[in-house]
Amino acid sequence: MSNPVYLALDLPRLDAAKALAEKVRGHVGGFKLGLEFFCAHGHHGVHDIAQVGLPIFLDLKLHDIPNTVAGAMQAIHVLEPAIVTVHASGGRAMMEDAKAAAGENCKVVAVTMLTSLDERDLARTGVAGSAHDHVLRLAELAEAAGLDGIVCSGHEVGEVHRQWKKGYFVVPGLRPAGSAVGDQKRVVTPRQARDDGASVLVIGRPISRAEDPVAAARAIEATL
Ligand SMILES: O=C(O)c1cc(=O)[nH]c(=O)n1[C@@H]1O[C@H](COP(=O)(O)O)[C@@H](O)[C@H]1O
Repeated sequence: MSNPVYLALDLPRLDAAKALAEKVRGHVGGFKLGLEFFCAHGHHGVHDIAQVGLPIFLDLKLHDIPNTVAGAMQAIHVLEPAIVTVHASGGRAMMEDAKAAAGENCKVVAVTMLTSLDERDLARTGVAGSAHDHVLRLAELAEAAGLDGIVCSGHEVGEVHRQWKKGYFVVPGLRPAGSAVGDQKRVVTPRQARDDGASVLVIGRPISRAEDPVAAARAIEATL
């Protein structure tokens, strides 16, 4: 089985991100490049990390009108990402057009409820009800729109997996036992998420901020 861990390279400097990617490449399955990375380094930075030789997850969390999102999807074909994110709350038409505009081998997954939010935060955005129900509702919408899967926390992935058997599930907000939680609120261990049906485990700071990132990545790999 291939390694399900995608290391989030949320680092401001390209040389530091590339050095880290080279170091840990034997102990992760791919690299996730998000907004911080893409805004700072653009296409050129993505090409640089792709040279390390592992799949690239381009986490752009696109959320706009369908035509604009489709245009953005087309503009990143040349980068050949394995996975791209859009926001499920952008609606069904936006997700359909994103999938239609995606490259052939690119999985498009919808962010449901950010792992940095809890139910109080959700209520403040005007959404009543539980995190669980909100995620399940958005997962249904993403499936109906023809997406490959969703992004959700480890708290919901088990239930979503039961309802969407062939879905592709990306789970961030992962913390090995005893590591700092930081700004995340809905957190589980990598092993728990894997056991509950996660296809991809997104892990950033527990590896990138560790004193010895290779040892941290190996330790996580050993628990899976
Ligand atoms: O789409 C994501 O990857 C994502 C969705 C979400 O709900 N929560 C979340 O933390 N992420 C990303 O996952 C990574 C988590 O990083 P760490 O908290 O450092 O492990 C970051 O790059 C976030 O942008």
